[in-house]
Amino acid sequence: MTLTLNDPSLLQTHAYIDGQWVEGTDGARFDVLNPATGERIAQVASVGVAETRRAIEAAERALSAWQAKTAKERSTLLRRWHDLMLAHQEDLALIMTSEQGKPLAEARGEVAYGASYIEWFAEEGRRTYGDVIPSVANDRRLLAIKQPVGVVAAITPWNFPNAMLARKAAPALAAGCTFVMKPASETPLSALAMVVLAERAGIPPGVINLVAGERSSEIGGELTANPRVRKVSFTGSTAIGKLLLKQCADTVKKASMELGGNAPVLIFDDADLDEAVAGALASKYRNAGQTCICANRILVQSSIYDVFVEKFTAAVEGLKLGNGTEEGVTIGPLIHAKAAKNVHAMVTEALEQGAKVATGGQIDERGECFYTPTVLTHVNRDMRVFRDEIFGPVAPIFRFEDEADAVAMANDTEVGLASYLYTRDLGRAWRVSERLEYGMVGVNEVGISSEVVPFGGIKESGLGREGSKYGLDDYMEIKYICMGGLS
Ligand SMILES: NC(=O)C1=CN([C@@H]2O[C@H](COP(=O)(O)OP(=O)(O)OC[C@H]3O[C@@H](n4cnc5c(N)ncnc54)[C@H](OP(=O)(O)O)[C@@H]3O)[C@@H](O)[C@H]2O)C=CC1
Ligand SMILES: O=C(O)CCCC(=O)O
Repeated sequence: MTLTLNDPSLLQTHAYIDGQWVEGTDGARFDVLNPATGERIAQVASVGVAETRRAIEAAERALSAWQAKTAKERSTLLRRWHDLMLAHQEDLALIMTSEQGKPLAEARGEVAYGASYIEWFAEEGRRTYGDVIPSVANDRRLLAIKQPVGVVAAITPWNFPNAMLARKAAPALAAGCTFVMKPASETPLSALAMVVLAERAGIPPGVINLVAGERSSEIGGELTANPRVRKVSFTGSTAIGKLLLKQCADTVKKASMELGGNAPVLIFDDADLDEAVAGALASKYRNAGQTCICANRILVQSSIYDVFVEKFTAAVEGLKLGNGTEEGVTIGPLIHAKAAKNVHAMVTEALEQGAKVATGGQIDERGECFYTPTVLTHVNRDMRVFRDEIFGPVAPIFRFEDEADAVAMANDTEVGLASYLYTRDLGRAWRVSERLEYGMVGVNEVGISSEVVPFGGIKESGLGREGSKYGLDDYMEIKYICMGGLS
């Protein structure tokens, strides 16, 4: 199957090293499949350790010239990249839906969202101020300046193939770092199209490099072991994040880790119920539930439990499952058949332990990657649907009695990325927000992400923040300069 794009040159399938589009040394390629149809969309060059090393070396060579540019010069190039992404939004969205599955409207939204990080950091990169520190002696002046960390390696997942890359590449480049990226092998085409546009924007050879390949542990091994790389930024599963952190320890690299979540949505009996239903629905089923900040556990106060379940189930039954390119589809396939099987195994296990299906609960007749939007009741804290990240369109709805019970249930997990609560009581909104052990809290709102806010988690959800004024610091070192002999 070929994609019909307005600009066919966006469908790139080579690796990008030192400004050149190249094959892997052994000529190997891997298939990129459309999860909605099972069709092959493209075959992409599969690289290994040797190409990864070349990409790192190219990034190191490009570093001094990139750092020597003024922040304004880097900003101008990033802005051009941003403008090109928006100019090609439709093509980028179609590429994304074809390889990832999300509905076209969501894919368009993600392209705009990704581009917003590039625009934001083009601006923030011009404001990397240091400090003049009040001195301890009259013959000295004390300064703190910020400098780029150096070569950055990024490993990104398939659930947001554009935005996860944009929010690592943009701060890195704005700070004056050079960049080697490894996209997920399910969704390399979105990343490759972004690199085509970066090249067109005039980002110099070596500043951005892309290595894709199924031998991710080999590529990741080189990215984490090579001493030229000074920082690794990863978004993906907690298990791989922990592995990469261990690998980074040998060369003491800086690391940003955006790992799994287990987001609770707390719905109190004073909440606006319709708002809460709409919010929980949007949060849970966006991207077919494959979002690290997706509602994973819906916790509802006992007195409104039954009415909430009834309204929520009716809303879920109104979702339209199908190929993301079809008009009116609101929920697409999961990334691959294995993901659908994993989700079904979690549901089956819960049913065996006493859960009940209010709607859904099966692999859909449309194909092996489609899972019917599901609601589970009679669930409890011992089930995997409480403990683990579901990463699929399954909403388990738990009961709680009072505020203390709700907070204890919400915090009963080793991860802490996003959390949400619905209440009209202002005192409760503050109390609960402050007690939730999470990096992000949405109060009466689930659309919490944007380029202007610090995105990130605590506990085993990771390290560092992406976006906002804080996001740039993760790509910079602070250097202290003591100027003496001034008397
Ligand atoms: N925080 C988040 O946003 C995400 C969370 N997840 C969670 O993880 C679960 C599994 O998803 P999965 O795709 O397997 O996530 P992974 O963590 O395995 O994949 C994320 C990225 O890491 C790469 N990778 C995998 N293994 C290694 C390695 N040993 N060294 C270096 N890079 C590696 C992958 O490459 P390749 O694709 O080539 O293997 C991909 O680019 C999901 O069900 C979900 O719970 C998944 C994705 C995103
Ligand atoms: O799943 C993720 O890792 C990112 C969530 C998308 C967002 O809201 O930024």
